[in-house]
Parts: sequence; C-alpha cells; structure tokens
Amino acid sequence: MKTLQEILYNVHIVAVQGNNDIAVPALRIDSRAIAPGDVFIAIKGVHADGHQFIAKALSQGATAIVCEVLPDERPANVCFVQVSDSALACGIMAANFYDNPSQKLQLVGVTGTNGKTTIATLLFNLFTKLRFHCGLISTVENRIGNEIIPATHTTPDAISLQALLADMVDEGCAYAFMEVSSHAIHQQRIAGAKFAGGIFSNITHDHLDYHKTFDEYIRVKKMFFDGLPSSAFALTNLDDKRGNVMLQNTKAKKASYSLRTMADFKGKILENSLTGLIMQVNEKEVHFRLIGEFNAYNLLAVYGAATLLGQDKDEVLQALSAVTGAEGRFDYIVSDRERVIGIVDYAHTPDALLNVLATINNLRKGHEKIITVVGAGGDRDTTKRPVMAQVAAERSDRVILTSDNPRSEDPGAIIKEMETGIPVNLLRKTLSIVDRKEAIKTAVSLANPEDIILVAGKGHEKYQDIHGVKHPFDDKQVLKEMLALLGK
Ligand SMILES: CC(=O)N[C@H]1[C@@H](OP(=O)(O)OP(=O)(O)OC[C@H]2O[C@@H](n3ccc(=O)[nH]c3=O)[C@H](O)[C@@H]2O)O[C@H](CO)[C@@H](O)[C@@H]1O[C@H](C)C(=O)N[C@@H](C)C(=O)N[C@H](CCC(=O)O)C(=O)O
Ligand SMILES: Nc1ncnc2c1ncn2[C@@H]1O[C@H](COP(=O)(O)OP(=O)(O)OP(=O)(O)O)[C@@H](O)[C@H]1O
Ligand SMILES: N[C@H](CCC[C@H](N)C(=O)O)C(=O)O
Ligand SMILES: [Mg+2]
Repeated sequence: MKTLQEILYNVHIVAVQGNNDIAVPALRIDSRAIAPGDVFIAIKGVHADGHQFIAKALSQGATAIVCEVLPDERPANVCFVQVSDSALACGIMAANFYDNPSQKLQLVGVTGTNGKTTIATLLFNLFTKLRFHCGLISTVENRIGNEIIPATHTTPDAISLQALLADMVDEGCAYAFMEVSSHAIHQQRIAGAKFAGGIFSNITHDHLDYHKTFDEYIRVKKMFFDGLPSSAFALTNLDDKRGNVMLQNTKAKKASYSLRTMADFKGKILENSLTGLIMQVNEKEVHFRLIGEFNAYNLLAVYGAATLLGQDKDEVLQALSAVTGAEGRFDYIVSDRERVIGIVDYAHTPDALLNVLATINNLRKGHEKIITVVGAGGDRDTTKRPVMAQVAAERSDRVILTSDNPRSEDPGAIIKEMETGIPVNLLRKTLSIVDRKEAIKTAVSLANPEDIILVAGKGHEKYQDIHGVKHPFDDKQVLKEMLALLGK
C-alpha cells in the first residue's frame, strides 16, 4: 500500500498539518463512501462544496483530508493537506495511487460536440481487429477486451478513471481509447492522465447550461489540447471553423484531416448510400459499412489516429472497411412487408439532428416521406430546444415532438419550448405527444411503404429518466415492435 506522502507526489501543496507518512487504502471524493482509513478530497462542485462534508468524512473514519480551505476543527490524529486546487490534486493523486497506468499503455482521447463515442468505438473495434488488446471508455459502455463495464458518465471521475485504466493495464491492454467530455476537462477528471494522442471532431451548440457561453465552451475544449505532452499527437478536423484554434497552443505534434481542403489525412466521398460509403482516402478507394457524411469524418479521424499511432496505412484501411459503428448511432431496421425504414440515432443536439436528417435526405430516392420523432432532455441546455424542433420541421415531412429524459422537468413544458422554434407555416406537419411510446406508435401508423422514420435523441439508452427514476425504455425495441405490427 502506498503512503499519503507518495501519493502526493507532483501535487501543488500549500501546507501540510500532521503525519503524511500513513498508508492509504482508498481515495474518496464522496464523504458517503468513506471507510475507516480512507483519504477524503474535498472538491467544490456544481451543487455542493465538498468542504461541507469534511466533518462527515472524519466521523466515518477518514485519516487524512485534502482541501483548499482548512476547516477550523482539526483533530490531531488526522493529516490535513491544503492544496491550491483540489480537483487537480485529485487527478494527480488518483494517478499516483494507481501507479500511473496511462504511462503503461497508449491512451488516446477524443473531444468535440459530436462523434466522440463513434470515433472512440471505431478505434477500439479497429485496434481489436488489428489483434491488440484494448480498453474503451465511452458514453455507451466501458470495455476491457470483451468484458463490458457499465458506464455512468461519458468520462468517469478522476478516481474511477485511473482505477479503470489500471485494470486495463493489469489485463494487458496496449491501447485505451476514451471520450473526453467538456465537463470532464473543466472538472479536471483527466488530470494525471498522460495521453499519446488527442482528437478533435467538431464544436457546435451544446451544454451551454453548464459552460454559459460558446466562447467558454471552446476555451474548455481547447484546454485538453493545451495540456497534451510533446510526445503526443494532436489531430484536428480542418473543416470545422475552430479546428485550427484547438491546436494553436499545443506542444503535441499537429496533424489534420479534411474532406474539403489539403490535410495530412484527406478524404473524398465517392458514393454515400444506405449500404455504406465509398471513399477515396489518401488516393485509395475504400468501401466502409458506416453511412453518412459525418461518418466519413469519423472514419478519417480514426484512419489518421491509427496512422499516427504507427499502424500500417493499408492494413488500417482494410480492417476499417469491415468495422461497424456504435450502438444507437444511425442504427436501422426495415419492416418486412411495407419496407418502412426505422432509424434510431443519438442525435440530441441541433447540429447532430441536422446531420442525420441531411444524411437521410441525401439517401432517399425521392418519393419517401421522412417522419421524425424527437424530444429534448430535461435539466440540460434549454436554448437548444426550439432549434432542434425547427431543424426537425424544416427537414422532415412530419414531426412528432415528444419526451426525451424529462429528468426533474415537466415534459409538457419542454415540448412547449420546442414548439416555439417551429416556423408558423410548418406547424401543420407537427404533432406533440408526450408519451414517447405513443409518439413512436403514431409515427409508424403515419408511414406508407418505404417511408423513413427517424427516432432521435436517445440512441443506445435503455431507460427514460423521469423525476430521477429510470424507467426501462429502448427506442430500437419499441420501434421494432411497432414496425412488426405494420400491415397486420
Ligand atoms: C454537472 C456535473 O458534471 N456534475 C458532476 C459533478 O458533480 P457536482 O459538481 O454536482 O457535485 P456536487 O454534488 O456539487 O458535490 C461536490 C462534491 O461534494 C461531494 N459530496 C456531495 C454530497 C455528500 O454528501 N458528500 C460529498 O462528499 C461530491 O462527491 C463532490 O465531490 O461531479 C460528480 C463527481 O465527479 C459527477 O458525478 C457529476 O456528474 C453528474 C452526475 C452529471 O450528470 N454529469 C453530466 C452533466 C456529465 O458529466 N456529462 C458529461 C458528458 C456530457 C456530454 O458531452 O454529452 C460526462 O462526462 O458524462
Ligand atoms: N462527426 C460527427 N459530426 C456531426 N454529427 C455526428 C458526428 N458523428 C456522429 N454524429 C451524430 O451525433 C450523434 C452523437 O454521436 P456520438 O455519440 O458519436 O457523439 P458524442 O460526441 O459521443 O456525444 P455525447 O457527447 O452525447 O457523448 C450521432 O447519433 C450522430 O447523429
Ligand atoms: N451526455 C449527454 C446525453 C444527452 C442525451 C439525451 N437523451 C438527454 O437525456 O438529454 C448529456 O448528458 O447531456
Ligand atoms: Mg459520447
């Protein structure tokens, strides 16, 4: 077992009171999880301030407290460590506690508004196909080889993250691919992690509830690249307006991908259909199983990263052409008799919705109707609600506004906010149905043979969060059941 003194290596310490030469069984950021002997790190959060729970941590047997402000009451048998930034200290301490696992494998982080799960999952699938043992940290699930570890966040808290990376090292993983959310960067969940590479997909409207302004959101995303070491690569999407800005101050080796301009990894779409993409990638023609222009970007990012990690370009393209995408991302089903196409997609931002609908519009032969079922999550960015409804109405023939995860909000009120974004002349093609199952059922009943139904926003999610209770709900399952009833 390591001592507190060893675990504090590299942490910026203001003052230490008491003996830090004590064994540490576990680090905790939540006082409720403290067992006798543990170290409690008090972090200022969004809803509460961990400093308020120091007394609770002590009553549960914490033998050391790491904090920014020392409490007045300090029992003599407890070690108090004052630091300038406890979230940062937590990341570094967690990495030390678990023996710096990110230095023992190649860790690649993906950031951006859309595409993180897809890119990280494609990298995991690709490197597994190339016969490497790999780890994955994503919104959908975490994985160590074939073992699935349920995910609670897109990017876990610093202690869980380092524990997970340590398990990957123990299991012999050579690579780990992870999503780096803007919340995680801002909350220092990735502090202490050494990256072999960083990838930027794109940046658009999201999470303004948390970051307040778009500039602040960009600044936070950029911090990830600013922190990359010179040994790493920093791969950016040149077709995104902010692609260059992201890499401005990084020490890492800069590289780029693009479908439109000169770049290190240049692609061109030759064919885009429901059977996949045919692309020219650095002069080679390749068929991929993924659909849509946005996936052409994701594939280029993956190809670029794999090349930068030293893999053979031709082998990468060959393996990548057989790889499939992530669950709930342009997942589609075709009904037996009527040939109605049902698509489930995790598009929960205006931009993602626009991309998916543009893709569907490109793929349709002409006469088919597009029927979109979409909602917006509660307790999240409210400004995206009307915009998502507008995008859906402008790009579909029928729209059914419904609930996503209402969380603590009234679902009817969220739908009302969405309705305000629908241009008056498009109101007649819109319906509002609070019950998501009813909404999907209605979409199916409105469909004629070969029409396309898009159910957007929840993708792989297997529940609906209503007032803190997760009710089982699976878009794909419901859509499948309803489509099976067609023509009966
Ligand atoms: C808004 C947000 O990001 N919240 C995260 C944050 O919680 P918080 O700041 O609200 O914590 P808090 O409740 O204020 O408490 C502050 C501190 O006091 C501690 N505490 C609290 C109560 C107590 O009795 N004792 C105690 O010690 C807490 O453990 C915490 O350390 O820190 C917690 C610990 O790391 C996270 O679990 C929590 O994620 C919540 C559940 C969440 O929903 N986060 C979402 C928004 C999120 O992070 N999403 C991104 C993906 C977004 C995307 O790109 O799509 C993600 O990476 O998952
Ligand atoms: N490169 C991309 N550009 C724009 N939209 C994309 C891209 N890749 C995927 N999408 C769309 O965005 C949705 C979310 O994709 P994905 O889950 O890969 O992103 P994410 O960044 O992990 O999202 P989250 O922040 O919610 O975890 C997909 O369902 C798809 O509709
Ligand atoms: N990681 C995103 C997922 C949103 C998914 C959507 N279904 C919703 O619940 O809003 C978030 O927590 O904002
Ligand atoms: Mg994700």
